[in-house]
Amino acid sequence: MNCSSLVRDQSAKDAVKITKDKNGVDLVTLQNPRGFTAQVSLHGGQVLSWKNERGEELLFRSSKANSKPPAAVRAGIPICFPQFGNRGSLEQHGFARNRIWEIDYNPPPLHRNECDGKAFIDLLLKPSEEDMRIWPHSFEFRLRVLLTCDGALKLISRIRNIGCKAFSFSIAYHTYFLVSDISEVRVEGLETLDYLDNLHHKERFTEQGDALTFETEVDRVYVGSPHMVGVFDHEKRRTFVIRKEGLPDAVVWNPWEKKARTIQDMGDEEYRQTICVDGAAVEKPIKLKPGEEWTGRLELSALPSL
Ligand SMILES: O=P(O)(O)OC[C@H]1O[C@@H](O)[C@H](O)[C@@H](O)[C@@H]1O
Repeated sequence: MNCSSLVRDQSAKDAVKITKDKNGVDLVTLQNPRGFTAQVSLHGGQVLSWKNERGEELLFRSSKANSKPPAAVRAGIPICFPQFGNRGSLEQHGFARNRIWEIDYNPPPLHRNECDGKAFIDLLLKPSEEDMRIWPHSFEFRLRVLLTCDGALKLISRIRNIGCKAFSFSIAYHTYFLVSDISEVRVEGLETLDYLDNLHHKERFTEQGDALTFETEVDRVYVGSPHMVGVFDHEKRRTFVIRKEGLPDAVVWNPWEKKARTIQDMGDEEYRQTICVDGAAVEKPIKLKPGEEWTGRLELSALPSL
């Protein structure tokens, strides 16, 4: 199969279906031969859903999520780009999650064979004139979303500087995992690392002790984190494995009770059902000279745990 384009044979049509959501925005449904599915909206280039072969949802969606553009949807995997949080002059988490992306029917080939079946879609974001006024940099952001044969969800981002001056950006895959109850969750792989605490003026601390567990609001950027991080959900007996490349940091966020009440598009108790663990590049923004391209990969698997 030719990886560089969306092949329109019958099996590819079964693996990739494009419909419209209630706001008239294209919604892409991917399905692998084992029955795993993923839904990707062109609004934000955002993965909204990822289900296993039993049809169980693996990503959180707020019951109050507002899917009307341009608001970002509180669900799945919004992409924070070119800014993370309020670390810059742009709107919170940058504009990419608020824009309508397009389907890229003829992307340049990826260096590695990154098809692994036919359940994938290539999206593209280019800055509008309005974007250029607030962030004057010419770029192409290509995103491949792929469901592997064994049901892992891969997001491969390629960001190219097509302008004539260098620019820097931050990026985070703001992944809302669906969990049984936050008090049952443990995150492993970040022990002993330094983190920047957004709740303490981004001050630097060092993680002590064992795996992370949760009993209050957490909003941290773990710097220089390993390629693999695990999110263990004891009650569901499920482990999410996050593998990342080109994304040195890991953001961990849960608003907890008090903050959740101030978030309009989140139910008061819904903080219990989610934990955000993002593969990210935040502490040291990525610099691209004219003509340069950056690639970042995130792979999520959901495994049964003992
Ligand atoms: O409500 P938003 O804009 O989607 O952001 C949610 C949270 O995203 C996290 O990644 C940030 O660290 C938090 O500070 C922020 O509150």
